[in-house]
Order: sequence, then structure tokens, then C-alpha cells
Amino acid sequence: TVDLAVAWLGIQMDNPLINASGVMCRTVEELEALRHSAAGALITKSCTLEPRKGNPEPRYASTALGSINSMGLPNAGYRYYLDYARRYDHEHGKPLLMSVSGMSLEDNLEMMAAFDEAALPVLVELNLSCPNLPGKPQIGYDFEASARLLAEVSKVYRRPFGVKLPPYFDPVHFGEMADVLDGCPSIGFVTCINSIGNGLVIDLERESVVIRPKDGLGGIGGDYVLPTALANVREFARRLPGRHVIGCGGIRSGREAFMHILAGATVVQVGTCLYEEGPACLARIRDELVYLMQDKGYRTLTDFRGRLRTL
Ligand SMILES: O=C1NC(=O)NC(C(=O)O)N1
Repeated sequence: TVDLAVAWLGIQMDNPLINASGVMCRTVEELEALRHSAAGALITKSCTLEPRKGNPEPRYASTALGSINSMGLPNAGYRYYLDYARRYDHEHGKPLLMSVSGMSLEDNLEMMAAFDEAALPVLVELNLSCPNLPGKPQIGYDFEASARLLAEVSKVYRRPFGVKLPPYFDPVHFGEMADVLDGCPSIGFVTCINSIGNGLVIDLERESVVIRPKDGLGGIGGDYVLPTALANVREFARRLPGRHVIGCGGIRSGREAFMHILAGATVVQVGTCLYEEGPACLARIRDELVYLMQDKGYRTLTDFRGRLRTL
């Protein structure tokens, strides 16, 4: 028999699959559907201080190989998600993670202080990587700003938390961001990766872009991003041995889930595939992972986590 159980950062999951923040997690109805799915845990849509409508539509499109999105952080505001977390049955339910993505340092500090005050048994994932706010850079690409933000947040949020990172594409950058995170003891986990920012998908028949915001630029997800996601998981897992890495990017079957864990991920998040296929994909991916482990003779995730061979 295969055992998919994972215990990390004080939470217990019966399988390593979580939705990627932003997918199927903006409303209580969506979160409840996730809670009743095969997900081992669930995470809320990145919240801002006040509710946001987000970017003008069309702002999401799928392609044969994945997706492009420029949602623009549409969400009900942090109080809505904090309220859901207050009413949540943490004792008997699946672990609840909360994503926070303030529009400014002050907004992030105000929200994180409120989460600290609420003292709920949730894990917070601070989003450093939304690529879709016109005129706003991804904080994760500014190492000083990231270090300052994490130092300030650690003062108002006195428990371990995580960060959602953008993809990096150069060992120098893996090293610089790992140094920033190494210098922040509050960081218990890093989620690699967010979408690959500012891609452009073209509709050949219409000779047009496919989403309205930013003249068609948006975050890329799906099959396109798997190699980049795996590299970021492996590089941060190597550089931050005492922290957990959540793998996200390109998972659509047990095979990619296995690869992320082999590369060092403790647990994984599913985005584009969940958006396109719906919550049933989580049971399918979970079962595929079990069969793959059986074929390979593994009984638990620790039997192969982080054991990617090099040549
Ligand atoms: O962090 C984010 N990543 C994305 O790919 N899209 C959303 C968004 O645009 O809200 N945010």
C-alpha cells in the first residue's frame, strides 16, 4: 500500500495536492467545493486590503499547452477571507492556507497584523509575484524590497509564514533570493512558482491578442512552465534545506506531481489544470501518483522526495 500523508509546519495532509492560489478559491462557494474535493489542503485567492474587481475582461485564456491570465487580483478583500477562516472547522477540516497580496507595504503590514491578531491555525502565503498589476513590478524581482518587506512583516506576524515566488531564470538570482529568505527566520516555506509573467499569446486567425489587459501580456501557466517550475523547486530546496518548498507549475497528472516532489517539493499546487478540468482532476492526479509510486516500488513520499539524480 502507498501512504500519501504529509506532516509539515504543524499541519497534517492526507495527500500532497493543494489548489494554486487564485484558482477556484475566490468565493466561499468555490472554497467549500475545494474542501469537499480530493485536495489535501486549500488556499484562498490572494487578498488585498479592500475588495477588487480586477482587470477588464477577457483576462484569462487557455491554449493547447496551458493558460495566460491577467486577472489583476480580483478578490473580496482580506476581511472576507479572514471571516471564512474564523468560521472554518480547523479541528476536523483540511488545512487552510491564506494568500495575501497587498498593493503596498502598508497594506501588507495592516493585513498581516490582522492575521496575527486573529491567531488562527492557518498558514499564510505572502504573494511576492503577481505579474498583472499594470505599472506595478513583481516584488520578488527586487531583492532589497523583498528583504525589507519580509523584515517588516516578521515584526507584525509572529509565526512562520511562506512566500509565493516568481520564477527565476539565473543561478545568480536563485542565490540572491535564497539569501534574502535565509535571512528571514519566519519563512517556513516558499512556493515556486507563480506564473511566468508577461507572456503574449496570439490568435492567428484573428491576428489578435487573446486577453484585454496590458495589450495582451499575461502570466503563463500550464505545460509551458513545467521545466522552469522544476528548476526553481530544485534550486530553492537545495539552498534552503531547513524550509519547505511547495511546488507549483505544470502539474496535470501524477507524473508532474512526482517530478516536483522528486525535485524537493514537500507538497504541490495545481493551477491551470484545476481551472480547466475542475476539482475532479485532484482525485485523478492523486490516484495517478499512487499508481506511479507503486510501479516504482515507493511506499511514502519521503522514499523519493528530493532524490533527483544528477549525471
Ligand atoms: O499572483 C498572481 N498570479 C497570476 O498569475 N495571476 C493573479 C492575478 O492576476 O490576480 N495573481
